[in-house]
Amino acid sequence: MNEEQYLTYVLQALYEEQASLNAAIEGKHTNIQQLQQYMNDYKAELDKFEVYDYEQTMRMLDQQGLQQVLRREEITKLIDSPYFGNFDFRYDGDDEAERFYIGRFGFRAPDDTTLIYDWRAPVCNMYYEFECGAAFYEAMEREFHGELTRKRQFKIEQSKLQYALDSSLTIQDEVLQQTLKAETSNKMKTIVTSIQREQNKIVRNVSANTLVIQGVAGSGKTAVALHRIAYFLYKFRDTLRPERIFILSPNQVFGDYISSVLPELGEQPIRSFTLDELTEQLLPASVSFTSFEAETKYMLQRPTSALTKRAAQKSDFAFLKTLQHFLAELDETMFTHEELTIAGVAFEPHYVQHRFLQYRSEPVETRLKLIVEDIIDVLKAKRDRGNIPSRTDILQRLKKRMRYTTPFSIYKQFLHTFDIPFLFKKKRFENNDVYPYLYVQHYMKGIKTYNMTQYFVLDEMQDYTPVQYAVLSKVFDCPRTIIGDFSQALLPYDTISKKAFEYLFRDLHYAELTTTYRSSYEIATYAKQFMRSGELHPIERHGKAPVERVYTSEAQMITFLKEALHSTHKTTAIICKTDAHVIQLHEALCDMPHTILDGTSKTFVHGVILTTIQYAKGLEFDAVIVPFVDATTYGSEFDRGLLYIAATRALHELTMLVSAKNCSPLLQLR
Ligand SMILES: Nc1ncnc2c1ncn2[C@@H]1O[C@H](COP(=O)(O)OP(=O)(O)OP(=O)(O)O)[C@@H](O)[C@H]1O
Repeated sequence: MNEEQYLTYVLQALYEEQASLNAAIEGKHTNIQQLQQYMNDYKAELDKFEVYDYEQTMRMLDQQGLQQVLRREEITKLIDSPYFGNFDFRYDGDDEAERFYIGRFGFRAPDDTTLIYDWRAPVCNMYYEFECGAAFYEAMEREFHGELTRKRQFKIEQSKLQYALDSSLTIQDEVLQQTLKAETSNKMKTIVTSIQREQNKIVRNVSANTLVIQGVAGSGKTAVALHRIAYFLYKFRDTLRPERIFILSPNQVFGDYISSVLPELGEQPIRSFTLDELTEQLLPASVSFTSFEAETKYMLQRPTSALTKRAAQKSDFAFLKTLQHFLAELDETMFTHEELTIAGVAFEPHYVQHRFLQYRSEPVETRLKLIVEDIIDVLKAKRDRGNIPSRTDILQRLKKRMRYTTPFSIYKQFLHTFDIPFLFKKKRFENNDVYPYLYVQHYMKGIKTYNMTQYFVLDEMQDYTPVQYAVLSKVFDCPRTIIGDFSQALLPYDTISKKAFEYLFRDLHYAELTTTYRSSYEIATYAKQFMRSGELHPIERHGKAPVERVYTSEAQMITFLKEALHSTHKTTAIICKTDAHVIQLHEALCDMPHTILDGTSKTFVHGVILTTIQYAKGLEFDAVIVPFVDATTYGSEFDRGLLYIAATRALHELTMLVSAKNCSPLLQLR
């Protein structure tokens, strides 16, 4: 069968499957309606067991119907584009190669032959992993070796074969180039057709309990993390539930932007949460806190403020270690050296302290309860001592011997000892105190844990501190994927580092992605100058060179800005550093349609978008304009990182509006 014939054959089978699903769904619908009618008609005659029975049947039919509706959606998508590649693999010992077609979902003919393999199937790993030649795959805990004799890529749209390309190399070039050339859409797209080898390794790595992916801007970290979820949902479909996956993402717009990838891959959407939403669940209801988002915004605009200095102190790796050391020492000195006499029995200070240390793996409050039980056992053994006091009484007596009885008092003392200011007014924490406090709370009382969560994903890892990770590691004690880029730090101080990660997660796997796919070669090469460290390899997709337009007055900058806005792209973002600049430009552009993207935005829209770096993070735009590039706005090494974030949001065009008089030291003007 040639390719055209095979396509016709597969499409025919798909249409038949669609028709049979239509009939089955219709049948279920009629059944449910009939049952409902029957129950209404005979309401008075049915006893409660019969009603229960009918309701159960209806629920079951409904469930089955839903599965069939979901499958029909997949089949409809397959009819549009059944597969995107195939490969011939000759098993060792066989004379002839077998052909495997690979698509977004698997599909079997009624006679059970597999017409399309799901991209996540073990055999399909070879499509992403190997060039023509010796190859193997693993399935059912065995390795199958042989030779990959041919690899072919297809573009099929609206059931029509657009092209077929044989590739002896990796899944590179043509298909990838075509994908990357496209304009942005308001939702992130899947990359199944062109996942690259180094990305595929990460998607399919199931051995890592905690996987940290450090990847340069545009290297596909977010896409890879989402495809990894889809892979896990496929591989562990009997045990892993989508509603038990927790994604921590920087903001709601980003959550909206990535929300369609999993449904496109046939999986249920997974809601993502922001740190502020999570924090609300972790802190006691009696206290409030400044949001992470608001505090980040404040510090970005005032990098030398007292608040930033306080936050910087607590974001240091050394701060976490000092706090841990403080708590470890507290374990040794928690009780005063006074004897405790209960019901006439004297308990030496050493006895209580010793027990306290023995139960070290538990929070203090649990340890106290265990000591109370020990004391009761001792008292019971001495039967002649009369009545034994209640547990509450003994607990109170124990607490009187303690130096600290609340996490708050410990945290306050800790900061005081190390001469770190603590601002806690009207029961409100500054955000930089929240996670150190929660760490102490965990020591003292324990912390809410998400036991039901089976999988944890965190994006923009570089924006979180070691203390935050120390708490998160306790809250989400399950496999984790943590992704980010140390060069894209938003906060004006050091946060997490590879060293700190290794200290925090002992079972850590660390992967790096250094090829950037988003931006054209010219933009990526230009943006590299703002990278703080490490390698960046642009993909060979050529486009317009970035433009630096030098202005001598703000009025001229606005004129240049308006000129740059006359492009025909779907999305153009004006990315500022501060809110004040956004407001200024919003007024200046009152005669031009544009949308402000900020903390209140819920969705990602097309057109001209006016925003700050804080909210542009993680997103991408066809064209990007960075205004106010002057020494005041972009003067420090941290600002270099901000320019890197801003510049790497661009796919096809980048314009920097650069001050001539107050020249930023971060630019080498040409
Ligand atoms: N293998 C690939 N095939 C096609 N497109 C890809 C591939 N890998 C990445 N991309 C595209 O590159 C762009 C960047 O991907 P993504 O947003 O996941 O990168 P990122 O590393 O999370 O970026 P950043 O850190 O800058 O936010 C997206 O448009 C994505 O679709």
